[in-house]
Amino acid sequence: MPNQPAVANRGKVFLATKIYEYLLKAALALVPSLGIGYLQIYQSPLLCTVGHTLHDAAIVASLLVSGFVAYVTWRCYRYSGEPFLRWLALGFIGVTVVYAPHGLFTGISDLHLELFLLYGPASRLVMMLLLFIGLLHYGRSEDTQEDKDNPARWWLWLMLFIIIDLAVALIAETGAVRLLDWRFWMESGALFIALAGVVIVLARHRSSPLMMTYALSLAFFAQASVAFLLSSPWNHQWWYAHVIFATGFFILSYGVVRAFHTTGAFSTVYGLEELMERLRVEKSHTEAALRQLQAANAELAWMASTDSLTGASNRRHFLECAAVESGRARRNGLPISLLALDIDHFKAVNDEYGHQAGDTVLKSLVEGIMETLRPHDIVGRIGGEEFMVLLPDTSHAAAAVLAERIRSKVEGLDIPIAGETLRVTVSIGIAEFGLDGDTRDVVFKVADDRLYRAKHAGRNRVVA
Ligand SMILES: Nc1nc2c(ncn2[C@@H]2O[C@H](COP(=O)(O)OP(=O)(O)OP(=O)(O)O)[C@@H](O)[C@H]2O)c(=O)[nH]1
Repeated sequence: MPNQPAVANRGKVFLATKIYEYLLKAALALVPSLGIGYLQIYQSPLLCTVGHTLHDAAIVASLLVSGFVAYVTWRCYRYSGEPFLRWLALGFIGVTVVYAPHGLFTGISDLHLELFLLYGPASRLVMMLLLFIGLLHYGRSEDTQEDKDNPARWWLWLMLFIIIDLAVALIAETGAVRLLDWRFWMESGALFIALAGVVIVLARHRSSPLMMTYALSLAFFAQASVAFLLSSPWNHQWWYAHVIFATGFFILSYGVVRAFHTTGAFSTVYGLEELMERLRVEKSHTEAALRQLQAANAELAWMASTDSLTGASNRRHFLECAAVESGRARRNGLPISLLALDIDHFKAVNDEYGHQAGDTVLKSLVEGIMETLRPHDIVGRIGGEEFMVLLPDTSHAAAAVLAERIRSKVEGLDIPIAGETLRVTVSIGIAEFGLDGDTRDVVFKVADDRLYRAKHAGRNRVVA
């Protein structure tokens, strides 16, 4: 637990650090714009790096990475069935398939510039659209196993991506490319969708770490589109746009890998703050459950050791106590005595007033005995109407005094039965551990024998 002053200080700077955190995130998201602005202002329009091999190598590397990330995302989806991940996987497959010809046509870029260039914005538009649809499906219930196992949907999308490739080729090769500034509109579309995605994430307060990586990558994709729009083929802004897009892709792929290593779903990977809050709630639930369990255990233990009718210890528990207490008394050299106690003519009570009245007598008797005893004395119900009382720290002589007090207390008890007042008496036999025997069984027998002597001597008496 943090100490109080530390918590108070934390409270004071909490707002400031929260604002600082938001500013940091915003600054991080806008870092690419610094480069874009710098290049836009200072780049010479003549400065180009026409590097076919470099471009090919970059495309091959990016296709390998995007293919791998698409596969990991698909595996994640197969595990969790999260619709968001299904669209994300489709987005990654889409960008991989639609972007591939961009690399393929690098060599003929001088002859067919549009054919070479169009695949870039087309692939970004396809990916942005699919990521955006995924965002609209965020938090929806998971797909069924049947849906997850169905390969038809994936093959259909793959065919659609190939058709898009062919359509882009058609647009570039036919006069259609002159009808509309395709590059501009596709790139602007990707830019607009990426920005809309960022706005939705922020507006809906999707602040889990993985959704932050998602929003950050969208911000990078949007800025990559801005850089592409401002660039000319092969100039530095154009190369830099590739770098921004790749960085956005890396950020998003990091989110996918984190999901893969944890819950397999974007919506169930929580931030530290959320986790701590959940932990706190879970902890309080656990503590409450533990308290309930302890109370239930205590009740169970009480029930297992207590006679339910009278509240006296049951036979098993009384025998255990007698063994423990007599052992302790022997070790400490202290006296300990035992009373054997039986209601006189109890059968007649049952016969005359009924079994229920007999039960009332048993309860009243135990209450009366307990009022006479000290807290650490133990009353046990050994049989039907036979009781025993264990008296720690009590010599034979002191036990005789106590037994007499019990006898007279019982004799004076007014027990209300069916509108009448009933009175009963008890006979008591006394024995002391050590003095009358060393083992529990022997001492019990001596007390019992004395009880029967009390019975034979006329009942309602104590035999010591
Ligand atoms: N109401 C009630 N009666 C019980 C219970 N357990 C035992 N009894 C009765 O207790 C009576 C015991 O009678 P006995 O052992 O014959 O002895 P008694 O009538 O008390 O006579 P003495 O012990 O010789 O004075 C029997 O009638 C049992 O049915 C119980 O839980 N409730």
